[in-house]
Amino acid sequence: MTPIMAGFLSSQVASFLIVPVVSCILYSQWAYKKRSQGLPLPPGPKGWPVIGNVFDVPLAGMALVYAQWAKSFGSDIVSASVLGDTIVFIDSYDTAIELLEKRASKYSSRPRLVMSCEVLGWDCIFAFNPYSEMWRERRRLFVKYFRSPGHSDATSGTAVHTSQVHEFVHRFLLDVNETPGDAYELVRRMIGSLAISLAYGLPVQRKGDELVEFVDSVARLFLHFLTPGNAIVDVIPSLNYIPESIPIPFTNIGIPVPGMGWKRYGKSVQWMAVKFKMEGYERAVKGFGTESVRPSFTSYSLASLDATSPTEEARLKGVDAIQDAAATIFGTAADTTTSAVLTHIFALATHPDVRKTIQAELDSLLVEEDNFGKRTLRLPTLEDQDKLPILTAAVMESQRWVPVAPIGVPHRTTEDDVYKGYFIPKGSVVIANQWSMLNNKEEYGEDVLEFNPDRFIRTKTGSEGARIEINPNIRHPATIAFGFGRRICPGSHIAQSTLWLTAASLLTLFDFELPTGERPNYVGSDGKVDKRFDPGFLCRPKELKCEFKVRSEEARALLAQLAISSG
Ligand code: HEM
Repeated sequence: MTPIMAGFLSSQVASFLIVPVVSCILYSQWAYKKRSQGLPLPPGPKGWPVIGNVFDVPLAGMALVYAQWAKSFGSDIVSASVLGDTIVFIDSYDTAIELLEKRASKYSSRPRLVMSCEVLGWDCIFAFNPYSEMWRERRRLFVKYFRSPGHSDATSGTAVHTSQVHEFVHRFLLDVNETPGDAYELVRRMIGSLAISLAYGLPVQRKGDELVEFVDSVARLFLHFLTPGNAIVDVIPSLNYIPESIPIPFTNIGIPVPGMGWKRYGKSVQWMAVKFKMEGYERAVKGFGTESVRPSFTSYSLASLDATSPTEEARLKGVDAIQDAAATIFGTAADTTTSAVLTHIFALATHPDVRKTIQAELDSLLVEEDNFGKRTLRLPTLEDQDKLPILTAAVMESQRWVPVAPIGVPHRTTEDDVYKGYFIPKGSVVIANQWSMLNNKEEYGEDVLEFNPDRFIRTKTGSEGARIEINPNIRHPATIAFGFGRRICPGSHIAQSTLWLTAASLLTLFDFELPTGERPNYVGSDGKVDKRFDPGFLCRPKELKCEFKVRSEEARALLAQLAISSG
């Protein structure tokens, strides 16, 4: 073929392609204009053609950058675009309530997580399911079991949690006493064990429990791929259509496709998702009727399923939903609650003045002196919460100071919407900047970056004299830190009571302080996330270098008693 011929043909092909491509672009522009009624997107940084704000969206310390955008555009709702997807950032509590709660029917789906759900197979965790009947069925099971305290009875997960959390916290206290330098890992182990027990009722070894270790390793992998930037396929989902290798005919061998290593790796660890969903469930079912397996989400849900399933098909579908929801308990409870506990310990290890004030409050309630001057100490229980406002304020403040999920868990819209004259297209990813809301100076004061539990306390003078109490006029951080609308965290009361009891028990028995005397805040003086905190999707201190020392003779006696009663 002559060069002229080839040129002619390629220009024919080009014009053949150009017409439909240009028509498509023009049509989608026309359709978009019609849908948006000419309204603009919420303001935001100017992007590049096609790729949009790919280079503006940060991979770490996201909440701080998004809060800065809101400030510089003078709007509590801003937007960015990444490869054609619109991302909307909500910067105020009122707008979060208006959109995510009052307009929940449009704002309750989740973004597609290609790596985690489609490649690795973790779609069993319903927290990441789209807004669908499948999600609704699993969430319903969860909420039915973990009913909020006002609606629970002895069979509910909330009641089961109340009895078990004391036991697991007591084990944790003994562990800390034995290996006071390992608190970081001990917290992980305690929360993981509690989650396994709540989900399946299985007995958990104090150390080295195989199931706890396994699900913990899965959770670490899971968190890795949820961290923005760690899965290229979540940025360019169409990559998932490319095979990871090209099979050589008549052999089992495939030639690896360059750049698709992430997919080969993902397929090689898919078994973990299957084991994550099935292992605990199967062990629990095998153990039903034996003394070692306790009441749990699985036993409760299976019993109600057996009582209500009209057909075998309905039963199998119900069992699948129970398996997913049980796996979700570990998938959502463990890392989040661990982070909250670690942050709280870190806050008090760096603020010994606050720690000592709380310990004085605990002692005044928990230490008793007999007629001979002999002092005895008891451990706190969840029933003591109202009597310990200074501790409660510190627990609230640590949730505000370093929120576990600074940008929450993204939602996705399922319909077009208009808010404050801005167009929010169907399919937008919506991020509630929880860190920014929890650092609102108008609500929490000028010193928002500091750890200062006093902001939640007031002194009330009545007939019985002055009394310290939680100030009901300051917004409780839990109304923000656990998300919004139909996707709001259904385990928030479980998380908060676990955090409170762990904090109260640890402070009753131990002193702990960072040896260096540092007092870092989540946001450092350079306006960036301090290097001692994880700047990612879930936030926590990266390490906890403090020794725990038994506080007093009474505390030592109590630990000895606890060791005897725990066998
Ligand atoms: C301090 C600890 C915790 C924090 C900060 C936290 C925070 C959150 C947040 C921000 C969300 C997303 C809400 C939204 O989409 O707007 C969420 C969802 C969820 N959380 Fe928690 N959570 C914690 C502990 C727990 C615990 C202990 C459980 C279980 C017992 C749990 C179960 C769930 C579930 C199942 C979802 C998914 C809800 C859905 O998508 O429908 N969380 N959590």
